[in-house]
Amino acid sequence: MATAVLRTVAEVKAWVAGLRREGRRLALVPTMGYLHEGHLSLMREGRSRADVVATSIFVNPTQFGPREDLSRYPRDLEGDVAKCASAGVDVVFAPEDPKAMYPPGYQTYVEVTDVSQGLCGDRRPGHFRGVATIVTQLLCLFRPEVALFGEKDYQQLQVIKALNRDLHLGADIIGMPTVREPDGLAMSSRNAYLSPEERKRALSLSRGLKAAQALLREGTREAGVLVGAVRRELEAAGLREDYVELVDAERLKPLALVEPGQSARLLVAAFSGTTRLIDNMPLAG
Ligand SMILES: Nc1ncnc2c1ncn2[C@@H]1O[C@H](COP(=O)(O)OP(=O)(O)OP(=O)(O)O)[C@@H](O)[C@H]1O
Ligand SMILES: CC(C)(CO)[C@@H](O)C(=O)[O-]
Ligand code: BAL
Repeated sequence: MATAVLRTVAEVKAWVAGLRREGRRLALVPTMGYLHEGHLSLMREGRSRADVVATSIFVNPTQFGPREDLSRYPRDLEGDVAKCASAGVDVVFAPEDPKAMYPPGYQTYVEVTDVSQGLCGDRRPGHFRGVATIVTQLLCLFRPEVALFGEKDYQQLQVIKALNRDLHLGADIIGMPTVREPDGLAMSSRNAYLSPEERKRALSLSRGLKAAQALLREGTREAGVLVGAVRRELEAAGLREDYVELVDAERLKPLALVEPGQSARLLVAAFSGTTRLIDNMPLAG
C-alpha cells in the first residue's frame, strides 16, 4: 500500500477521524526527517504494535536556540517518504509550513519541570519547552495508542514520558534502543555535518561510554572514575566536552556512585568540529 502524505492539520484531523470510526490502533513516530535506520527501527516496532503507523516529519522551530542549526538542518522529504514506505508507514504528516503548527495567535507552550533540567536542558535553554510543546500537539492531534522515541535522545524520552503521564494523554510511550553504525557511532541526522576526520574523532563518544561500562563490570562504581573514562577518550580525540554526567536512569539526578541494583545512565554531549553530538549508555549496578 502506498504511503499517503498529509500536509495540513485539517487533513490529519480527517484521517484520524476515519481511523477512530474503524476502531484501528495507531502508532505514531515523531521525527525531524532526514531519516536513517534509527528512525526506521521505531517505525518497524510501531508496525508490530498497532494496526496503522503514522510518522511526522517536522523541523520544529521552537526547539532550536537562536544560534543553532534550524536553517541548515538537513532535509529530504522525497527520500524520507520512500524510506517510510519501505518501513511500512501508512501516513506521513509533513506540515507544509511551520505556521501549520504555530499559526498566527498561537500562544500555548508546555513546560516539563524536573527532568528538563540539567544535561541538554541547561546547555540548550528552551529546547525541551519546544520539544514538549510540539510533542503534546502531535499526541493531541493523532491520539495514538502507542508513540515511539529513541533512547539516543534519552533526556527527551524522559520529558515525553512525563508530559504524557501528567497531561493524561494516554499513549503508551515506548523507548527504543540506540541504533549504531557498525563502528559504534550512534546514528543521527546531524552526522551528515561531519567531515571524514570529524566522524572518526566522533567515535570517542561511544568508545568512552563502553570503557565506562567495562569499568563498572570490573567493580568500579565511583561517578568520578566512570565519567573520567569518557573524558579521557574525548580529550584523546580532541573533542570539546559539553557535558559528561552520571545520573539515575529515571529522574536524571546526578549520582556520586552506582549502587548495587541501581539503574544509572551515563550521558555525554561533545563537539566534533562545530557539530554537537550526544550519546548515552545504561550502567546497571
Ligand atoms: N540512532 C538512533 N537510534 C534509535 N532512535 C533514534 C536514533 N536517532 C534518533 N532516534 C530517534 O528518532 C526520533 C526522531 O529523532 P530526530 O529526527 O531528531 O533524529 P536524530 O537523528 O536524533 O536527529 P539529530 O541529529 O537532529 O539529533 C527521536 O525519537 C530520536 O530519539
Ligand atoms: C521528538 C521530536 C520529533 C520533536 O520535534 C524531535 O525532538 C526529535 O526528532 O527527536
Ligand atoms: N534529536 C533531538 C532533536 C534536536 O536535537 O533538536
